[in-house]
Amino acid sequence: MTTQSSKPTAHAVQLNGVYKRFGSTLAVNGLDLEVPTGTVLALLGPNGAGKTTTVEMCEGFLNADEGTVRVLGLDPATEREKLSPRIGVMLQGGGAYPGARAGEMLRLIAQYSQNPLDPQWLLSTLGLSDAARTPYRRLSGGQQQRLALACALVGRPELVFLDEPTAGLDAQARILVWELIEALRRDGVTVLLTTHMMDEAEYLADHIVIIDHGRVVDSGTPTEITRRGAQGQLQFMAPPGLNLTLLRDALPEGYLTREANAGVYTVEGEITPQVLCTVTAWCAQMNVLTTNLRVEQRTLEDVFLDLTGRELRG
Ligand SMILES: Nc1ncnc2c1ncn2[C@@H]1O[C@H](COP(=O)(O)OP(=O)(O)OP(=O)(O)O)[C@@H](O)[C@H]1O
Repeated sequence: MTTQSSKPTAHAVQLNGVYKRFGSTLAVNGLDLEVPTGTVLALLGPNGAGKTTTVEMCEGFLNADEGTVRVLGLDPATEREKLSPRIGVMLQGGGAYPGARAGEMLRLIAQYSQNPLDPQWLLSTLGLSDAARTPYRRLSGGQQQRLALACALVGRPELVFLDEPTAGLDAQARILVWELIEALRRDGVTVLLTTHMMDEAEYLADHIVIIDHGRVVDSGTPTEITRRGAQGQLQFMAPPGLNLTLLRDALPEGYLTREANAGVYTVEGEITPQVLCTVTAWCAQMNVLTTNLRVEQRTLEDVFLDLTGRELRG
């Protein structure tokens, strides 16, 4: 796949100080967001965090109350006609043609593009060839989801907005969609995706932005986010009741060392090779043989829950 030629901008999407209210609900609260051109950015956040509202302002479906929104250098609120042919939007629910057959629907959308992808190729890539003659409303949920993705891509967009692209898909279809998103990135297409699946964000995204209550609470590459701060835990087993004073003295400041359960010891903090060496040297000094020593890295989900809390959102 190759994309339409266009004036390249460093950031395909740029939001500065954006606010959006719905009555008394402040859905987006002074949001700053940048999606570098040609990268995949995953927008994460609990239910109601403001992800869809943010994406809809970028697509031109909603107008910001305050702040600037620029997409491919254009203002989606006032330049939607120029923007539309250059972006792909994954609509849920079949858009305007729920009675149309899958293949027809895709061909119809392709007609609006100057340089569309081959609809048949796209159907076959997404495993939908057998469903080409099936009316949209009779497709399974997973087929509808894949067709929505095909519709977003058929116009060969420079930038694609994917709202939970693999929600409800089985494992096989999920891999297909992931492969397609990777192919888009290789072709220089910018992708802004929202997802609730941490493994998806970690696997696909160059950058992750975590938002909550309409503002950014963390951002960076998946590795930067999971490595930041107190990042891990080392756990080992040894005879119960060992005196940990010497170990605490040997470790740098800020590490938390304790016997979590009888004979199960933990060291919390950034687990470096030097920390591992300090722990095993202490064991040698104490003349104890540790068993089951393991280093556990914080996952993206751990970080996400630390930042956004564990209580259910409305
Ligand atoms: N049209 C609307 N009218 C009133 N309130 C709205 C409207 N759209 C969104 N909201 C509210 O704005 C807040 C942000 O909603 P939004 O849909 O952007 O969150 P989200 O992060 O996409 O959530 P989810 O993960 O559940 O899809 C929520 O409190 C929501 O109830």
